Amino acid sequence: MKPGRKELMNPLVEITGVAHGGTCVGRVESGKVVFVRHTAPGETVRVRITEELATRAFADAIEVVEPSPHRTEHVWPAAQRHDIGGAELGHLSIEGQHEFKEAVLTHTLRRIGGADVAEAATEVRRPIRSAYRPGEGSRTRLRTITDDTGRPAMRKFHSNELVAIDDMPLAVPELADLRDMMAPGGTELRHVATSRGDVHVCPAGAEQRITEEVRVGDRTYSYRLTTDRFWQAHRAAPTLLANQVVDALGEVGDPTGINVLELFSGVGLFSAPIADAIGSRGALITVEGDKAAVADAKRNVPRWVEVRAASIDPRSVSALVVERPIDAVVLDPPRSGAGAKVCRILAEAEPTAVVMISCDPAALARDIAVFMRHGYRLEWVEPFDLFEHTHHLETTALLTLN
Ligand SMILES: C[S@@+](CC[C@H](N)C(=O)[O-])C[C@H]1O[C@@H](n2cnc3c(N)ncnc32)[C@H](O)[C@@H]1O
Repeated sequence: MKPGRKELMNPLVEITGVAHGGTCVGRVESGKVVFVRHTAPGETVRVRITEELATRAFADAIEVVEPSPHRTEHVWPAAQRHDIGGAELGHLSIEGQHEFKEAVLTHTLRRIGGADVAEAATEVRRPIRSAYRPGEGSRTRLRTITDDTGRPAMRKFHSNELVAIDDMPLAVPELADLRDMMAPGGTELRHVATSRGDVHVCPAGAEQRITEEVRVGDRTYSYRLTTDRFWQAHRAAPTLLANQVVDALGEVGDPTGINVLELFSGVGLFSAPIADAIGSRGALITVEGDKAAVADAKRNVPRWVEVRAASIDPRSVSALVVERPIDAVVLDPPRSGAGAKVCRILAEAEPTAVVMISCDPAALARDIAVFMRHGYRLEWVEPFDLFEHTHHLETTALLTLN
């Protein structure tokens, strides 16, 4: 029997795996691969094809025929209803999201890092760590833009169309209610909730000074910054990641007195506790490209730390590594990663330890591969779920050289 028009336009797809960006993979009857949004591995869904290329197609699930055991009511119904980007996994339980992200990490370490990285990672992979509190959002930073009526709004997926939002369940309770907020149309708003309980909503650029407090080991660190500066957006992230970095340095040996190079250091979240761990007999050079963040970092770290404003690229890193021997490198780059060339230059300087924090598994896999090709051993890879209900994944790793 010939398939009817509905089956052709909206075919049934068995979902067999995960892909990047919160999409899943299946095949349509012709065998063509299709990347499907709003679904999960193991599901059978009817899809609407949104784009068809010669070798692959893209689609949205519009009907769930066989649901995943992880499927649940969407955490942010308005996002599902209006297709607002940023909650791509909100239809899955938190366990289902973790399975999804672990599968993406495994797949990416092999596809991008290659067999050596994948094999090493299989042996030393730690399970995903989460600070999820059921029923409560965790984001302390939001960005909205007001629509023509002056209401805070967000953009539809892959579109400039704005959708006014009343509530944002992914945000911490202090930021979740947006109903009474108004500003002139087209205003970009920053919504910030600090660890001390202060809430700031202000236009981008109208920076307000804030203080964040972070517990690392048995000390509480205070950081001065502004509402526009980069700060880890999950309520638990600053503490989890800063402790992870300091613990990693301690795992390689007594950190007292060592020389550390920290690249992509922001306002100094890791720098202050690293400085404490190595003490003033050690040396810490931090490098960050955002000059305003560097100005804040200078206030957030002890005076003996060398806080530098510079663009991190192969040329600047080549100049840095010849200044003095480096015992350990800490890297927390943006989504694009540190880059193969920068990693090669760092590996050739032969620091004993490399601590990586990465928000993109593909960039992480590529950067790890460079160090491993230079004789580094992967001690562990530990993912953190610091972006619940989205496809984003933070991953940390320690590499050492004997
Ligand atoms: C993921 S953030 C990490 C900041 C800090 N480690 C933290 O956790 O708060 C990455 C930082 O790298 C900086 N950055 C991005 N690309 C850069 C480049 N090419 N050169 C220097 N800094 C850069 C950004 O300004 C940002 O502060």
